[in-house]
Amino acid sequence: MDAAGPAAPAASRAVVRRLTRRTRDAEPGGRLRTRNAERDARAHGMLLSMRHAYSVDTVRAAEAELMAGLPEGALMQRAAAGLAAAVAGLLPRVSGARIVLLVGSGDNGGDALYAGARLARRGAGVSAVLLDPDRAHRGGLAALRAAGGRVAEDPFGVLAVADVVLDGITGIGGHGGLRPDAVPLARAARGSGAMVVAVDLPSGVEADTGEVKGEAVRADATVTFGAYKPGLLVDPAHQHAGALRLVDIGLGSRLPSVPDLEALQHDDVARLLPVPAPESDKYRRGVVGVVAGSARYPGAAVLAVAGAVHGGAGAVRYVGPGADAVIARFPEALVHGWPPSRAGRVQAWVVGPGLGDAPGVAEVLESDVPVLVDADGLRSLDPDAVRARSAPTLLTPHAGEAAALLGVDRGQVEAARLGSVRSLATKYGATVLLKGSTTLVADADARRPVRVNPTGTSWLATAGSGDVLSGLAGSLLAAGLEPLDAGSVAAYLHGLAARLASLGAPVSAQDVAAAIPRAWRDTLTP
Ligand SMILES: NC(=O)C1=CN([C@@H]2O[C@H](COP(=O)(O)OP(=O)(O)OC[C@H]3O[C@@H](n4cnc5c(N)ncnc54)[C@H](O)[C@@H]3O)[C@@H](O)[C@H]2O)[C@@H](O)CC1
Ligand SMILES: [K+]
Repeated sequence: MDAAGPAAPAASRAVVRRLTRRTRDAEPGGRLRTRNAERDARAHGMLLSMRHAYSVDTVRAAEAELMAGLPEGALMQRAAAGLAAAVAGLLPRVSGARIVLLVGSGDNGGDALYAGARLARRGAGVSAVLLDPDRAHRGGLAALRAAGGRVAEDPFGVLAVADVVLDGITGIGGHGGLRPDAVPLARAARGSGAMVVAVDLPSGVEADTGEVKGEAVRADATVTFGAYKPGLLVDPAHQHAGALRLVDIGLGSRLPSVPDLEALQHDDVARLLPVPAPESDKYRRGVVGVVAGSARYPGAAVLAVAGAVHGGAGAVRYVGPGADAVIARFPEALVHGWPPSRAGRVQAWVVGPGLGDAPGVAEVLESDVPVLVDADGLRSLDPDAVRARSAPTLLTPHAGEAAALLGVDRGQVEAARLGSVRSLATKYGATVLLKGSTTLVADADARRPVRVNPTGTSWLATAGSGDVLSGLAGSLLAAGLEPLDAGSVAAYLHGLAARLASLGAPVSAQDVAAAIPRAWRDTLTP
């Protein structure tokens, strides 16, 4: 269960909108930008390209290297200064604001204390709740006291009237969910109407994996230091983080060029989109073959073809029992009789949506072009058959299908999405796109960073949207994108299309397919 309880109160939501506006670039969920916002972002020098996340070990190693050349405590001061500035930016006035610090026994609590001291010097009333008074950061506590802050004698009393709560219980050193003494404090913070700002990470989440192994703070915003940690971008921990802001503490040059996790942004996607050259014809742009649909699920054929038609390939071939329905809706599709091998040349196959028990997977896997396997095609998929292929394979399971392929419960996949997608990619020697609230794409080569998609929307949880995604990703494969790019660009466009089509209201899979060109255009608009 979450310590967080219900959604943020309205007053707090309003303040968080302020942070979100300022940090739109830093917010994985915030990619739906107006052109003005984008211009503003550029004018302010914000990065619009790839967002990287690094594991705790990597961050600690970079910090150690950097710290070796700096006076003691310098990094913590940078972190605290950035944190205090972010909090000040959220408040209408710092002077007179009531700020409560939840302080654990490590340096995360130290960050909170030094930031609290900075805010106290600007006139805020700052109270520290010490979870372990004997182990609270000494220098931070002294700084807070010197600045006029105090240790709270009545923690629940100060929490009840707080404007902002800084969660400094644990950061990258925390494991295993909140300890029992922290749980009532986290609940009181959440229930108080105060805005909860997590220091580095929401306490209780696993920084490296995004797992939440017990209770965890549910923050309205997280101010993280030096680099994103994977857990901030991957569910379920991502859901606890709120709006994200990254504070630069000078780690950049010490971090390796290859991160553990990365999120494509507009500019990255724009660079990867297969825009035709003047000499392109439909064959050079790529032909995608779709083997989908059955007497029971004819709609899946139409939706997969819809995704493919809008996905940038030069032509779409359809093989299966849904030919009449496909042609009625998409006269531009080329329909063929069984088997797929007699359909004519394609540059990539999509197999599986709505296929039921019909054949098709084995035939398509024998081809020498990239193959995307989705939905029914994933049932009992043989790892050896996939591993033996001469061309790449992209698997696109949702959590239930991934669980069946891994032989575990669906809940286990949802709780450990990052580990699950990596395991599947290793097991099949294939690229795997794990659908869900934060879609992940893991390359067959485990050394490459996993990609997390920043454009999802809960409105995408609608029947048939996965069929559209598979057609779209297949089309990008046919156009020549490698599977990691095809999967992550497809997920990006698909999520953006859903947002553009939805604008906060329900959306059908057909609406999503129809909005793909708008998402494409939005991505390419400078
Ligand atoms: N290392 C550095 O150079 C920097 C570290 N910074 C801060 O330092 C943090 C890391 O500090 P630490 O390594 O001291 O670790 P943390 O402060 O994250 O947590 C470790 C402490 O929490 C306790 N703990 C572990 N799991 C717990 C749980 N589930 N519930 C309650 N307590 C738990 C441990 O016993 C330990 O005392 C970062 O997240 C960041 O906030 C920043 O100041 C920037 C510079
Ligand atoms: K924290």
